[in-house]
Amino acid sequence: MKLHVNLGKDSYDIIIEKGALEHAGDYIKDVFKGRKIAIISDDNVFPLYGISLENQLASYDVTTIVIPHGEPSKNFEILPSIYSKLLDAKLTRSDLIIALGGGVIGDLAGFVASTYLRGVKFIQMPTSLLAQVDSSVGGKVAVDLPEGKNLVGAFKHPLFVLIDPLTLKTLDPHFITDGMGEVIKYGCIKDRALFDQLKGYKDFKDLYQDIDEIIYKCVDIKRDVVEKDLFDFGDRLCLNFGHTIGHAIEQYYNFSKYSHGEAVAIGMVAITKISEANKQTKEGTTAEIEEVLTHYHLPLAAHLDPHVLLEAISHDKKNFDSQLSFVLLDEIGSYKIYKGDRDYILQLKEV
Ligand SMILES: NC(=O)c1ccc[n+]([C@@H]2O[C@H](COP(=O)([O-])OP(=O)(O)OC[C@H]3O[C@@H](n4cnc5c(N)ncnc54)[C@H](O)[C@@H]3O)[C@@H](O)[C@H]2O)c1
Ligand SMILES: O=C(O)C(=O)C[C@@H](O)[C@H](O)[C@H](O)COP(=O)(O)O
Ligand SMILES: [Zn+2]
Repeated sequence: MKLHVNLGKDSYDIIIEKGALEHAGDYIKDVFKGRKIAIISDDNVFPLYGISLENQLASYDVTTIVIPHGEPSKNFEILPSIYSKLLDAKLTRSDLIIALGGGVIGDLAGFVASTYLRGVKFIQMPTSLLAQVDSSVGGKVAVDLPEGKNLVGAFKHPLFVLIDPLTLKTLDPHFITDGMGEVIKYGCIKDRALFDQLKGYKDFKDLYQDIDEIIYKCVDIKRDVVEKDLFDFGDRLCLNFGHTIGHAIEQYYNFSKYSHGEAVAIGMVAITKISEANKQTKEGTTAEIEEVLTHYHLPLAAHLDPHVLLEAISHDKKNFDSQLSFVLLDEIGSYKIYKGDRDYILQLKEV
């Protein structure tokens, strides 16, 4: 399956194909005629998929940068060591960086690709469910600061995105669950039928039969949204449903207690509870979301006093002219933007 993201000179293809990583070298040779490639990966993913990729790229001069896995690596402080390795390898502006890994690697390597020498070519090879349904598409790349998520970043488009759903076979079940947080988000904001479909799978093994189609649906929604509002001032804000509170929870726990999809799950429940109580959302919507999240073993609450989230929320990137934008649902499958202040979340006793 293939999708094309139409962004003028920055347009690119998304290929979804079981086994695609086994012939990733052929896709690369088609689009990249330079000499040097840097593969950026993490210490879980590289031993599983990196060696084969290196072997397929034997005709290039390849440098490999493997970083510790996990969100704490998506940090500003790691950057100089990566730039140094690229400089040691004498990577030039005609060369290429490949992100091989989950969303942490995609965001980090993409940020490196957008800043090293003011930008070099970049390819996304997402290996986690979350990265395949969401983070590898759309061009947002970033690192975290202690004050909040993704606070330093850029828009950097890949030459192509190569999604091989077979890699999900080696993914820890925790991160399948985690990726389902974003899949459910797509159903909530734009696709009632997808949301209902997700209720029907017995478990992930069952859902895996349809995984190509589910990845395609999520990425197709994202493609459409991003084509219309690349820079995130309009319709693209909907992709942040659950993220205002979710990102603040991640930051509160130093990016180590809750993974991204889990925090987004908690954020979707919390914001919908508030908007439903205010009659901004159809009655019963929170319960529907909670039911699907529970089905996929996602958390519904962090049991935090919302006051502790206010500072991080004030750094949210949906804050324009000192006014926050909250993504609310009208009902499952339809959203609206509500402009409010950060006290809006204090209507809940706990998040
Ligand atoms: N740029 C965007 O639009 C966007 C969208 C959504 C999320 N994100 C970001 O993505 C990040 C989360 O991504 P993630 O959940 O993929 O986290 P991650 O990259 O940390 O991957 C999760 C874990 O799975 C391991 N892993 C990945 N693929 C594997 C495989 N095939 N087999 C075995 N292990 C594998 C990783 O080593 C890691 O331990 C967050 O930083 C979030 O902010 C960005
Ligand atoms: O691509 C987008 O736009 C999104 O909001 C997708 C989100 O799932 C993702 O977590 C993104 O990184 C959040 O962006 P941010 O601008 O809130 O940092
Ligand atoms: Zn997200």
